[in-house]
Amino acid sequence: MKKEFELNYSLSVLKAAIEATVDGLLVTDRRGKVLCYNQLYVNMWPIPGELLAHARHQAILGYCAGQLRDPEQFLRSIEEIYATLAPESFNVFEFRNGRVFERCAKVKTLEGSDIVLVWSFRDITERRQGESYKAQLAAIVESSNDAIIVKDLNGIITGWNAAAEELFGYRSGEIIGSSILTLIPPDRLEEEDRIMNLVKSGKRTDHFETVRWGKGKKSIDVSVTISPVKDSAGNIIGASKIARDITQRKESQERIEYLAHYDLLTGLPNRALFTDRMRIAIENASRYAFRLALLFVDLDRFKLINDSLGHAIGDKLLKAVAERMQSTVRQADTVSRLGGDEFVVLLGRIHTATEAARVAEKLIAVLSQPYQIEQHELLLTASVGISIYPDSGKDVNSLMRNADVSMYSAKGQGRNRYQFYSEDLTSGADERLRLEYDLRSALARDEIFPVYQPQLELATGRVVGVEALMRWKHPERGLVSPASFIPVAEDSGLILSLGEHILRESCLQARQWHEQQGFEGTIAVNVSAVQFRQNDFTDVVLRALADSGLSPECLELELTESVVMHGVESATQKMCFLESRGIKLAIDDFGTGYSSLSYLRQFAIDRLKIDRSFVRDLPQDTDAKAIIRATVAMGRSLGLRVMAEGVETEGQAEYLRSVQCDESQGYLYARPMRPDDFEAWLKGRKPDFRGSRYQMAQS
Ligand SMILES: Nc1nc2c(ncn2[C@@H]2O[C@@H]3COP(=O)(O)O[C@H]4[C@@H](O)[C@H](n5cnc6c(=O)[nH]c(N)nc65)O[C@@H]4COP(=O)(O)O[C@H]3[C@H]2O)c(=O)[nH]1
Repeated sequence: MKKEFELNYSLSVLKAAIEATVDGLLVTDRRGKVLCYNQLYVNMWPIPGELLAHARHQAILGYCAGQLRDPEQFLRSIEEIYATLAPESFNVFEFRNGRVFERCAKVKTLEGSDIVLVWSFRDITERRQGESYKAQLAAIVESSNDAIIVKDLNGIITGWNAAAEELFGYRSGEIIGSSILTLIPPDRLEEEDRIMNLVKSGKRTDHFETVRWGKGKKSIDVSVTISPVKDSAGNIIGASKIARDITQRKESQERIEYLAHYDLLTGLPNRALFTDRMRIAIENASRYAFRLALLFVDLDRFKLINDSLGHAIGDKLLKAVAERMQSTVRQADTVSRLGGDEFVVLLGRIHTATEAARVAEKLIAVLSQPYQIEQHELLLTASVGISIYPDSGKDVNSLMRNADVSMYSAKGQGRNRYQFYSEDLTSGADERLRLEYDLRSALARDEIFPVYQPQLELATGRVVGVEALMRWKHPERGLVSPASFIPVAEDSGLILSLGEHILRESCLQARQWHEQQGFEGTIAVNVSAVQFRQNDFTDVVLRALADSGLSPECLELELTESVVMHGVESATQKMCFLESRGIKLAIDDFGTGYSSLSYLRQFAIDRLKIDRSFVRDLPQDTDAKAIIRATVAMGRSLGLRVMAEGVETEGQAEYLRSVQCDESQGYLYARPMRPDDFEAWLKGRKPDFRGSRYQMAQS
């Protein structure tokens, strides 16, 4: 009885154990008789009760195979097991509905020699899916263009894809197991800590840009996203980093930044950056109550060099100027090139205006030292306008404007000097702007025309020529003096069209006088430096001659000494060319410019015009007399004709005759006249005019 009880007890334990396993279990004998099974096995397939009642494995198998993708293979494998009774065998099969079972068959020998087959079935659908997902994921990670790095919470690298190898230069075998610090430059450690704290709290970062070290500590600009890595229980066990190389983008970004803020030629801050710095400097100066100085520096006659020697030389000269300026001021001061030959300097923290004056003097001195550019030794001067914060302006615009106005005033006073801003200058500048504005339309409105002043031979009174002088008849201001509008026209470039207009008009007029009035003299036309240095200047002259039909010998171009002296090679070429065409050249305002006289021998000059400032003081002033005597003597020995300008009195004419000056021009004979008046003057003139003064219509 006790034995029976023990047996029943053991069977119950066994049954409980079979029911408690996670697999579906079926036990058969070697011929397929079902010995036992658990409920899980029944549920897994699921097997109807009537089939189980047959108690034969073969009957059940047919039903089961019908649910599978490959029933044949299933049945074959089972048959083989019954045939071979292999101690252990595995198989995996797939249901038509996508589920996957793993099957294990074990052949067990019972006490005695009887054997049983234990079939266990496990649903591995989820595990399979997980495995395939992982495999896909691994393939994606591996083929990603972005570097993907995985690290654990101690900062040890545990994952490293092909793109990471490419970007950082480490093979995965050499870097996995190393600390992430290998990749982080010391100045980025704090950033890394801050970000890792975020990630540890479960947050994913947005893209951030940073620098990492590649192999050999090569800096790489990267954009990074960091996400926490969690285990299946949701605990954070590390972090994954996706890094993208942005070196190229950074470089182009930096280049764009540079271009937006720096002058490409000189490397100096450009207007935008300078204005920014100035704004900040003004804020500081207003907070801490100190002064600033803004120096507007313009290179005198730089354009002349640029046009005559070419832009390549001009560029080198500007670079040299930039270097000199930068090395003259303190590091904290800002030098900027606004464009062309205009520079500005911001002096931060000055106490008195004298400090700014001292810097201006230094700059002027430094810039006027000779420059050796290739084979050329070049000379430049600079004009500097100074505005002081807060005295001459409280904001960027007014300080800039006022320094600019002051610079123009310095230029007007003879260049190579500095000028502080004062309010009078602004009204002058406003006036200048208005003048320029009106001048732009003056030509189209026919307000610009030449007037003519005769030139006479002193000994005989013969009219040898006539000088064309530009006039502007302004609708409101009346007749505007060329002295006030020619500098404006030169600065704005308008002189080119105005000058050409006067040249053409004068040539046409002279031709007409030759034909209709029997006038045989030359027509003298003033040429501004800006006109003369134009590459096509000689073409303009030849065109005017060709269009008017005037013979070249009848045209005289009046150039000032400075035009000739600054002209260097191209001026010589132009002058020789003009001379070769028979055109005459005169030096205007002689005696007021350069003291070097050697150029007189060098250039093809026909006439010297003694400036009227010397004539004015005749016949009393002994210095003026000495200069005129010397000029006449020099002209004679060089074979040049000498003409005195601004002769107003008979006494002056008398003296000039006594020193054998060749020709003269001035109010004594006639003021500049409109063509009709000049014609009347010519007709009405007495053959011997000496001692008489002709009353002519004023221009
Ligand atoms: N006090 C006094 N002055 C006399 C006398 N005789 C002539 N003048 C003035 O002296 C100036 C002589 O011209 P400039 O030295 O070439 O000096 C000229 C010349 O440099 C420039 N200019 C005039 N016309 C032109 C032009 O068509 N083109 C260019 N580029 N410059 C011109 O403007 C300057 C001034 O011209 P204007 O006002 O016409 O002044 C003229 C003339 O009117 C006199 O007896 N007494």
